[in-house]
Amino acid sequence: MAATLPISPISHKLCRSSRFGHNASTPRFCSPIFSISPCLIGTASELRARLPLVSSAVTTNSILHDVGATVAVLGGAYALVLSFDSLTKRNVIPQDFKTETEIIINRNNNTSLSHLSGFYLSLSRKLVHILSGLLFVLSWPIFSGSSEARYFAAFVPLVNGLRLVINGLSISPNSTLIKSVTREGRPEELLKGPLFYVIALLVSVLFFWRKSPVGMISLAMMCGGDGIADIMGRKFGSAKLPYNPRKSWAGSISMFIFGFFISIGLLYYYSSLGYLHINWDTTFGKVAIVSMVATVVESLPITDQLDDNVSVPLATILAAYLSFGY
Ligand SMILES: C/C(=C\COP(=O)(O)O)CCC[C@H](C)CCC[C@H](C)CCCC(C)C
Ligand SMILES: Nc1ccn([C@@H]2O[C@H](COP(=O)(O)OP(=O)(O)O)[C@@H](O)[C@H]2O)c(=O)n1
Repeated sequence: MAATLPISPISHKLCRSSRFGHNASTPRFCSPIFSISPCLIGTASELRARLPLVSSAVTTNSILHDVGATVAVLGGAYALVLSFDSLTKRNVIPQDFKTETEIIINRNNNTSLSHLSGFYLSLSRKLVHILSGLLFVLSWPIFSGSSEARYFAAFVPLVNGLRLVINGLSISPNSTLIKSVTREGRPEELLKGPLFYVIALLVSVLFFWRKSPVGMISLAMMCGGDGIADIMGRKFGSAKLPYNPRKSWAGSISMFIFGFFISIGLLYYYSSLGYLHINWDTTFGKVAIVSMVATVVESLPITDQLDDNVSVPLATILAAYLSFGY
C-alpha cells in the first residue's frame, strides 16, 4: 500500500524519515493515517524489512508533491507580472493619483517608457513589489513536509532571478517583464532592485523557511513595508524627513505600521498552521522593534550606495534574529 503522503503540519504525529533515508535527524509531519497504515502493522523485524519500501514510497510522493507545488508557484509568478502588465495596458489600475508629468501613453505601440514618470507607472510596479514576495511567503505551506521541500520552493526565486538577469543583459528582452518591473523601462534596471529583491526571497527560503519568524518578517518589511512606503510617500509625503529630503514622514510611518501588521499576520498564519510556536506575550513587542529598525534603515539617505532591497532585509534579518533567536 502506498504510504500516505506526509501532510504538514495539520496532523499531529511526528515521524522520523526523510526522502533520502529513514533515520533523518529532522522530524517530519505525517498524516495520522500514515501511522496506522497496514504496512506499519507487524513485528519489529517485519517493520524494519518494510521500512525502505515505505520510505521510498513516501519519497516518491513528496517529490511529486513538491514538483507540483513548484510548477504552480512558478505559474503564479508569471501570471502576476503578466496580469499587471495587462491591467496597466487597459488602464484598469486607478489613475486617480497625480503623476509628476501628465502623459497619455499608448503602451501597445511600445511608446518609449523613458518619458514615463510619476505615480501612475510606479503604482503598478509597487503592487508587483508588494504582492510577489508576500504571495510567495503565503505559498510555502503548499510544499510538502519533507526537509528538502525548501529547495523546491527556492527554485521559484532562482528561476525568476535568472529571468531578470537574461532580460537585464538584453539577451532576450521580454517587454512585459521590463514594463511591469522597471521604473523607466530600461532593461538594465532589472539587475538592481528587482534582482536584489529576488535574492532576498531566496535567502529567506534557504536559511529561514517556515520554521523561523526571521525570513517571513524580513519579507514582510521589504515587500509590504517598503512597498507601501513608496505608495503612501509619493501620495501624501509632503512633510519630508529632516535628515533625508527624498523620504517623508508619511512614507516611513506607513512602512512601520503596514510592516508591523503584515509581519504579525504572517506569524499568526504560520503559527495557526503549526509551523511556528509563538509566545504572543512577547512577540508584539519584538515585531514592533524589528519594524522600527527596518523603517529607520529604509529612511536613511543611503539608497544611492545601498539598494533598499538589500538594506531593509539585511537590517530586518539581523534585528529579528537578535530578537527571536532562531
Ligand atoms: C518590482 C519588484 C522589485 C523592484 O523593487 P524596487 O526597485 O521597486 O524596490 C518585484 C520583482 C518581482 C519579480 C520579477 C518576480 C518575483 C516572483 C517571486 C519569486 C515568486 C512569486 C510567486 C507568487 C505566487 C506570485
Ligand atoms: N520612507 C519613504 C519611502 C519612499 N517615499 C517615496 O517613495 C519614493 C520612492 O521611494 P524609494 O526610492 O525608496 O523607492 P524604492 O527604492 O523602494 O523603489 C520616494 O522618492 C518618495 O517619494 C517616501 O516618501 N518615504
